[in-house]
Amino acid sequence: MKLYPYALPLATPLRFAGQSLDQRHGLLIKLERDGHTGWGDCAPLPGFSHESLAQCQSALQALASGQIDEAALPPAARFALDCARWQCEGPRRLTLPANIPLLVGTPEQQLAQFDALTTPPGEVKLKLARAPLEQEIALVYALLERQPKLLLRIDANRGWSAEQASHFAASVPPAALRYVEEPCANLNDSLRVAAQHRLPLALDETTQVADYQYESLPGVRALVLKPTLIGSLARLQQLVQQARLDGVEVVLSSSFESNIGLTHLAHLAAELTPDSVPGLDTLAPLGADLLEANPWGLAKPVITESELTPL
Ligand SMILES: O=C(O)CCC(=O)c1ccccc1C(=O)O
Ligand SMILES: [Mg+2]
Repeated sequence: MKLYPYALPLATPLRFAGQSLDQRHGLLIKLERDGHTGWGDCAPLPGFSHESLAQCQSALQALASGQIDEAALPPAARFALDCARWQCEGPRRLTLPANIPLLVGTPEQQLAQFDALTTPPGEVKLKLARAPLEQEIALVYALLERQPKLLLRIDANRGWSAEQASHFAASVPPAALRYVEEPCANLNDSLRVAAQHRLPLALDETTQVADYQYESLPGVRALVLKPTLIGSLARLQQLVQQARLDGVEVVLSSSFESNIGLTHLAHLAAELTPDSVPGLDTLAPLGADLLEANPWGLAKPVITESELTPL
């Protein structure tokens, strides 16, 4: 196993969970087995992942020297290892999923991003609970005015109070909402608001606790799962199956991985959640591709293997 640390510049800093990142750091894992090469992307996301990149690095080194086994790896490292092993099973044809544009920033910026899209999407993801509520409701109406059939995946990242979530739900046309991810800090508030307004709920942060076990909850329409935060692909597959048996959609979602990790996520979505469109619109801010040009056709310089320094 070879490990290659990387740092990718971010054109605009990523702001979330009270952090501001201006570089995306990660580690590529390279495995060679039976004539196949497998790559994995280990990129814990500060503010979301519970582990640091340094912890991932020492755990992967301990694994390589036989001191620990894979079950002891932190999630981002396990995700990378499992993807590299999966790729070593042989090549797979990639079918790119439909793009769900991720709109971020102020309501004004989100509207400008929508207006700049070259192909009008059927569905977009909005990051809300960041600006005054009335402005966010106005954003929803501005988008629907432009495209009356638009479907919205709304992510509040637990930023609303129960009253705010309730007011939002009562103010926007229900038919426009695919789901609202994590409206309130308190899950019970989210569930109550969902029941009161028949608001389709999606869970993301709720699934990110280390010992998360699938639980059937009324009003939950979807689980948004981030493989980088979950780790083991077998565990991911188990969660997908449990949710599906319960009639809950699973939407795989990225965490600003490099093109290598994001490409694995596209393969995983095709394999594990073929009936659902994943949320993978996180590549644009990264300033370069690793190893090869990304399959989404976003033009970036490529950092080749020989330009990376192994540990
Ligand atoms: O899910 C998507 O469509 C894009 C990814 C995304 O929104 C996200 C990316 C990094 C960290 C957190 C989140 C989030 O869903 O809250
Ligand atoms: Mg989310």
